Amino acid sequence: GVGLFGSSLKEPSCYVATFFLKKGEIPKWLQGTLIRNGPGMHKIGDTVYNHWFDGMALLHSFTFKDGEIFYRSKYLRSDTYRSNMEANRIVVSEFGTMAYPDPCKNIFAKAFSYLSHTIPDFTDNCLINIIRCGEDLYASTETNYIRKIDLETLETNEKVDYRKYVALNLATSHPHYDTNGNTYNMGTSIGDKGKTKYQIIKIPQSKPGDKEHACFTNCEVICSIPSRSLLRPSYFHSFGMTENYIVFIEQPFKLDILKLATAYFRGVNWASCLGWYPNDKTYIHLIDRETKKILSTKYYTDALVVYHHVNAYEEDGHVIFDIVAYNDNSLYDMFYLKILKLDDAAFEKQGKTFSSPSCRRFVIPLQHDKNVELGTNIVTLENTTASALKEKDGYVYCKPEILFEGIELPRINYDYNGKKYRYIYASKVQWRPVPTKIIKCDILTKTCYEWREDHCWPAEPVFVRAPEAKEEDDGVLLSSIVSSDPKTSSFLLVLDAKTFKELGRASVTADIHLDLHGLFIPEK
Ligand SMILES: CC1=C(/C=C/C(C)=C/C=C/C(C)=C/C=O)C(C)(C)CCC1
Ligand SMILES: [Fe+2]
Repeated sequence: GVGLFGSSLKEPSCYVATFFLKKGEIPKWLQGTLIRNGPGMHKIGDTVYNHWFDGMALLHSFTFKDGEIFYRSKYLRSDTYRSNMEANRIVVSEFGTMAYPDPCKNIFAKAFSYLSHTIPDFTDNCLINIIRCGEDLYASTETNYIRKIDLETLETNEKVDYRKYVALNLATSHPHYDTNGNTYNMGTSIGDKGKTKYQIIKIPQSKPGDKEHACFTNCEVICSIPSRSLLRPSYFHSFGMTENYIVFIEQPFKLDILKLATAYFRGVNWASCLGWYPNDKTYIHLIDRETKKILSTKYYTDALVVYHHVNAYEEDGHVIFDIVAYNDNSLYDMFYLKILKLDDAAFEKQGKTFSSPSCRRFVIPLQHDKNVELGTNIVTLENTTASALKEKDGYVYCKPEILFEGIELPRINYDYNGKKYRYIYASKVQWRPVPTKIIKCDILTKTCYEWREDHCWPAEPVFVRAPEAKEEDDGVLLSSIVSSDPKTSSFLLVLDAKTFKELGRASVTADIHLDLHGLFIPEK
């Protein structure tokens, strides 16, 4: 079975299947492919990864064609995957597992292999998401590597190293897209010319006839934000983008570069290089996309940890952004396999508490009267309890409005990205990392629709707009559902995004793994 921990097949084969059981009606207009990514193999030979984010990337796709659905899955043939398979054990370090090459024969070889790891070369096991650059698709993680993939066959193509084109050692798996086909991403450049900075890049859409990788050679840094600290840049997993601004949250969850450089010989994993500083502030940076400058007002909030931005937009002189945030950094600890494997009783007993996510709205006033008294709330928007208190020396203390509790893996109708919007689609989580429900949250009425079924673990729901959509929620929501009951098979669920009623489902004979993120690519 694949399920949560993945299979331990030595050389898994490409799995192609048509669905064997269809129920209900899958709309005829739904033509295209939902392609998703996530960790699918946590054991290689006799070696086992420690953390769920370490698993070998397993791509899978659901193709909708004239009422038929085809399923396909294939491990990403990364360099990491190939090396591991050849050695029949884990030989490349991942987020939560440090791997050591063959025991060194002599002291010189040992010193040499240690040195070569001083500046770590990270993994190309791109397990987090699928990103689109023009017509091309890439599997992505958070290192400097992405891997081009083939939408139809799920085959793995060339490896792209961001460092060849721009100064970036890490980059997010959650880029943004504009309506002209450009892709925007953000990453961290470590110690380049003695400075550590966050960089926002624009990857222009490749044009027909362009040379290979033209979009990367034409890639441009649109803004560079100096890190507050040379050796401790903040960690971040995504960012927000409105029509005129980029929203970047510099949180007190930081990557320690010295720890990173020495992790290998200290025998600790990359994850242990992330530090949480609960007494520090969280800085909110707004970058003007036109002038490429950071706004000079020092917006900040209390210490928090955010992975996923939901959406951001402008309204009446304010930037509004919604994020899924935590009160501490415990989330990544929750995904150690030894924690995931605990049953409910054991989980409760193990003593460690995990912070639960909440969807928080921040409202940032772009301008305010210089004469306003210190301590005044300068948010002038109605219908929000989010506030922004003016303080001395150009500081503004922002307090969020809690929109919804216990949601993660948020998605929206992406046509509304950067615009005023109303609906969030997400997974509902309750003190265990495995989601049990899909939820639609209405920001306007503060009400929610939920879908759940016994023994069902739903993946991140993906919204697909209907062809003649008039309203934001005119479309369907797709989610692959992993069954935790061995007697029933996994299936793809199609919900009407407006009513949250089930339109149809299609069971697959293959084991489906619980994944992370994906994209719907409409048929051309
Ligand atoms: C390998 C590696 C990293 C990998 C991070 C990963 C794989 C994060 C996954 C996060 C997910 C899946 C979050 C979901 O909300 C770091 C720490 C960036 C830097 C050091 C090398
Ligand atoms: Fe993510």
